[in-house]
Amino acid sequence: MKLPFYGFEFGLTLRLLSAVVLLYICVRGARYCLYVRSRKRRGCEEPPKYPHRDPFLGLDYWFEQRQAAQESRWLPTSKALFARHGKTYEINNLGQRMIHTMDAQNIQSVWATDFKNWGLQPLREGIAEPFFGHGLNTTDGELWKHSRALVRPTFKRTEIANLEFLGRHVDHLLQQLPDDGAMVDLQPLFSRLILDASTEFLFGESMDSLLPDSPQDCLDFIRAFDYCLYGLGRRVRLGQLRFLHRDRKWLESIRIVHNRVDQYIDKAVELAQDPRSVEKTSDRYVLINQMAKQSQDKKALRSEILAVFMPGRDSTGHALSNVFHVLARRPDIYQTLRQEVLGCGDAELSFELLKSMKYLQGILYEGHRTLPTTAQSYRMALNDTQLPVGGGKDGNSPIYIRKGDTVMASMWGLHQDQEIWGEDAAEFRPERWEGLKAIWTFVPFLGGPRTCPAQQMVLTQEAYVLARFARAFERIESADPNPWTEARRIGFQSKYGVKVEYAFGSKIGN
Ligand code: HEM
Repeated sequence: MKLPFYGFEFGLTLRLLSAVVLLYICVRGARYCLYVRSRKRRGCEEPPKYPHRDPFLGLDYWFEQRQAAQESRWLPTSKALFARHGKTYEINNLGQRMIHTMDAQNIQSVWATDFKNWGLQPLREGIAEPFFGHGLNTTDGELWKHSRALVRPTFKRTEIANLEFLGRHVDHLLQQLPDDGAMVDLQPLFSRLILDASTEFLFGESMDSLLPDSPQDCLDFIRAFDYCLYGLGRRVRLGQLRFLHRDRKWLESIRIVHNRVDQYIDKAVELAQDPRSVEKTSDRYVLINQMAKQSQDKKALRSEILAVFMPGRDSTGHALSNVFHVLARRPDIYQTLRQEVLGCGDAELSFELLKSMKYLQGILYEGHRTLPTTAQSYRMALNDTQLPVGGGKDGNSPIYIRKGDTVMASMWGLHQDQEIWGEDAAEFRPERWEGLKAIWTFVPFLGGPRTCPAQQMVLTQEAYVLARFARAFERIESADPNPWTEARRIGFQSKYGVKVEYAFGSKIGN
């Protein structure tokens, strides 16, 4: 005889549920009307929309992207989507509006002219917090300004020009190569090179992972760090669904990395508290020591240092690997590079000399343009605002943006745009850079106030390594039939490594 009771409860639940659904529809409806009114008032038009099969969460798009990434075809898929829907189009990203754009005007607007209306904190803090905490790459506004001011002096011209320390690590790399020119994979070696150089640059102490007796805890650290990045990549892709990411190994890897970094921080704080430290640290700028002078909050220091170490550890190594992947398959380009470098005799490879090597610089730019380490970036609107173009039938009208909408800027799309780069946009052609100035059409480091602070350092280090190789090797040839295929972590690198054979010209040169 309890049925009526159950019946009463069921009826009430049903009515409550209907009320909630009705309220939801009303709120959505009112929001939409407001959106249309504001859009018209601003003279904005709608961008083309991705034709979702799932109109509520856009899960169809999400699964297609996941599959493309798993099958190493995320980059061509992204290019094909722009070709189909236009340079700017809208998707439903798990219930939220997201605009994809490869249009230089829109990218410049979000990253520079309309900078104050866009941020990354709401996008990153939940995803990256367990690893980074609150630092340079997870905050906006005043917190970000403070962090940026802390790292700025690290990338001063005088620091960048100091290539002597990089030279030592390149020596270590060259010593790892078999004397008979037998096949070797350069990709992990470049990764270690940059790890060794960046740990010296940031912590004042290199991990020396390229030395034969590199300690085991250093290798554990590299493995753990790489797993942290892998986990971060998964969380980025999961977006709102990141609560599904439950991985003990990831948490353990974070612990290993934090422990190691904390050891450097402890030393730096001790040094900062030592009144004689000025003499000890004056010979060169070490980021962690400088930061410890300004703050001794160890958790905050860890966040800041990881924010610089993460891109510092990985991206330049990827960029070098990508360029060498091409050079090993293009003897014509390698020989022209070698002529330019050998043409400078055995002069010291200084910042100025490297900058003056125009063909070499063209190779670096083509590397960043055609084989991206960073292909795209995201921002969320912090206020209602607009994008300058992409709306309406002809794509020339502005697009109205509501607070909370997200933009994905595709630097890869922009760098492959035939309207900008010509019909041979996909080709690796260093000569195209002769006399070319590409402002906001070539943005591997993006631009505006949050542009990559390490841009000059990256290009200088890459140039130095290229010149050292050109001096040392008469030829470098691919020992791998695979074309460049993307392997995606936070950035992109070659899935099959960079396996080469080579012939020493002379092993000397600096
Ligand atoms: C191939 C090498 C690199 C590329 C292509 C690259 C690219 C970028 C890009 C596109 C951004 C802007 C991201 C955004 O606005 O969403 C950025 C930011 C940043 N990069 Fe790099 N980067 C590279 C290497 C490095 C290195 C070696 C370091 C440090 C040693 C570094 C440190 C940073 C930092 C700290 C930021 C955040 C700046 C801020 O939010 O104010 N990057 N990088």
